[in-house]
Amino acid sequence: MGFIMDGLDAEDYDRTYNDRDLLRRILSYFRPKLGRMFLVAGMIVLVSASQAVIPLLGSVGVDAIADGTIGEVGWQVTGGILAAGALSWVFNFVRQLNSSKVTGDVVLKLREDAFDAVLERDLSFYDETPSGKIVSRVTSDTDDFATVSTLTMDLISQVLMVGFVTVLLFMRSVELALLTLLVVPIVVGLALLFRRLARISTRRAQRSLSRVNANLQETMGGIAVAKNFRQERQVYDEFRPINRQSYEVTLRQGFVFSTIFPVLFLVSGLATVGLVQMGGSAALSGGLSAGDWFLFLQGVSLFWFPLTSIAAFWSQFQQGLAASERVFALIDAPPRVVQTDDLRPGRLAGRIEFEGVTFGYDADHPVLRDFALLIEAGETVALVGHTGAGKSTLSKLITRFYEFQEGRLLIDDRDIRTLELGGYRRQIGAVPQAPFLFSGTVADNIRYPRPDASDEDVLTAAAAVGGGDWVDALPNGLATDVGEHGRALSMGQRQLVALARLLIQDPAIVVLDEATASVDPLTEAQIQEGLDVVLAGRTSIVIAHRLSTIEHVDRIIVLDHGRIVEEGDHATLLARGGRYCEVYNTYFRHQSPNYRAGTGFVTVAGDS
Ligand SMILES: Nc1ncnc2c1ncn2[C@@H]1O[C@H](COP(=O)(O)OP(=O)(O)OP(=O)(O)O)[C@@H](O)[C@H]1O
Repeated sequence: MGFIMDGLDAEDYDRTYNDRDLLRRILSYFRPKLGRMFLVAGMIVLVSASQAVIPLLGSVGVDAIADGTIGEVGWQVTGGILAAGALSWVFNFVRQLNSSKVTGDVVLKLREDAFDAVLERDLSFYDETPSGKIVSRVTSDTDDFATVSTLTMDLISQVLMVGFVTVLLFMRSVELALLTLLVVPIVVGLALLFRRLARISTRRAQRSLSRVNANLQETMGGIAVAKNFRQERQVYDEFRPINRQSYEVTLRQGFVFSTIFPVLFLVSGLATVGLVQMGGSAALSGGLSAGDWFLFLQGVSLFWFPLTSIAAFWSQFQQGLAASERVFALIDAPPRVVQTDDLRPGRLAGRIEFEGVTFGYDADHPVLRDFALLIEAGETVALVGHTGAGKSTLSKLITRFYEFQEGRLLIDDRDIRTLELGGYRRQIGAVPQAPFLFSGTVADNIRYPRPDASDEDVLTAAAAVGGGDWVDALPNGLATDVGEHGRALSMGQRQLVALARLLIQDPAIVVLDEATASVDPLTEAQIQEGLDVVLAGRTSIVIAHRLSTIEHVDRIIVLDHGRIVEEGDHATLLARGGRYCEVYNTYFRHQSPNYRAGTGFVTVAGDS
């Protein structure tokens, strides 16, 4: 049992809505479709009425046979049944056509809303939620939501059908009709009992499916690494229990669902036996005509089917409700990054000041404690330190991807929390270690931050980076297709594209995580030249991995466990022989042309 339910807990942002709120929310999606829904409702009435006419005409026929007048009314009865059947088919066709359109439109809107909400989420959301689980909510859960709408239409149709048949039954025999209605509370009671069970099992099935999706997504993302280390078997072994769990949980759900119909049919079957017995006796004793008896038998079977499906409907309805609950929870997930005001940032000068900032990805484990740092406008600062020191964390706070718990972060002396985020972020040029390129051409990628940039602007930006020679080396110049994630370009070329992209963006602040992958000396020189152009006149925070960068920046900040342990320029720090020297020996010294392996650590200047 433990294994079966492992990992099926709610996400942090999941919440339980009460049925009324949930229904109100769902209905808000249907409201714009009111016109079409009225048409569907009209068709449902006509379908139900035309279907109810058939047994009625049948009973007239049976009575006519009994009293010998069938020769006169036979063809009318037959024609009437035929016409009712044909009309019912036509009405049903129009109904299905329109209800599919309503459902399709509602799912389209819901999926758009869910995707929009996903795009709005803070970066912390993506750290905490595997992307496969998000995909699952946007795709399969919105599909399940569609079942609510289909079932709602079915429910209306079934209720009407029951209404018509009940009226017919009462018209023929009040006693028998009342007897039939007696079973209703039993069927409804059973349905309510199943309701809870169905919702729980459905929620689990949906969560297990999203675990499968998450696992697949992660595997596909890291397939190159897995293959490189020949870990296919391990990947498969990890997938198996998750897939197995989904199988078990879905099986249970199927079991719950498959129990309800047999139980309901048993109850209705027993009730029918009782009614047949009583009605039969009444017909034999002459209290009921043969036609009434026929109508009654037809009516009872017509009556039970909708009633049992209405009862079962509730459990199926839960499936849709659980799905919509998951989608709405995704849409309603509260943002972590909260702005207190909406001030237009204007063109930033780029002064950045951390004032007693405390931040932890998880508030109980701070990465930065009472952190203070001032970066002047136009200054180029290199962050260095061992892995996990907090370099990327600082840049994530500047880009406002994460909310810090205490202190203030001032941009041009204004609290970052008061700035309008869109306008602010547009002035931040963030370059990750492995620049991400979207499918399309090199030019498309350079133009990405400003789609209206002219071809000339793109060309100028590309030419400004590293003299532009790298563009000539591409098979189709700027029109070269970069492939998925830029795989058709070398790492160095991707970095050059990212730099040209920055020029088009023209940010006031650049946050650059330098690539660790080494590139050939020519590309290295082009990147260096490109950096000089791109960083000129902007405030730049570089998570430095290249010797040439640390040698040229205005200030180096050495971080250790989220604290600044040393700062200054390269030569001064090297001469001091402190923590910087240690970091330098570990990460940078081997890049020096004067470096000879096995020469020991430098503790004084003069190595570079
Ligand atoms: N998304 C995250 N969720 C939880 N903890 C994180 C997250 N990102 C980083 N951390 C933790 O925060 C601390 C600082 O990480 P950070 O990425 O800032 O270090 P770094 O100096 O940039 O390291 P590196 O040079 O390896 O990139 C580390 O202990 C790390 O485990």
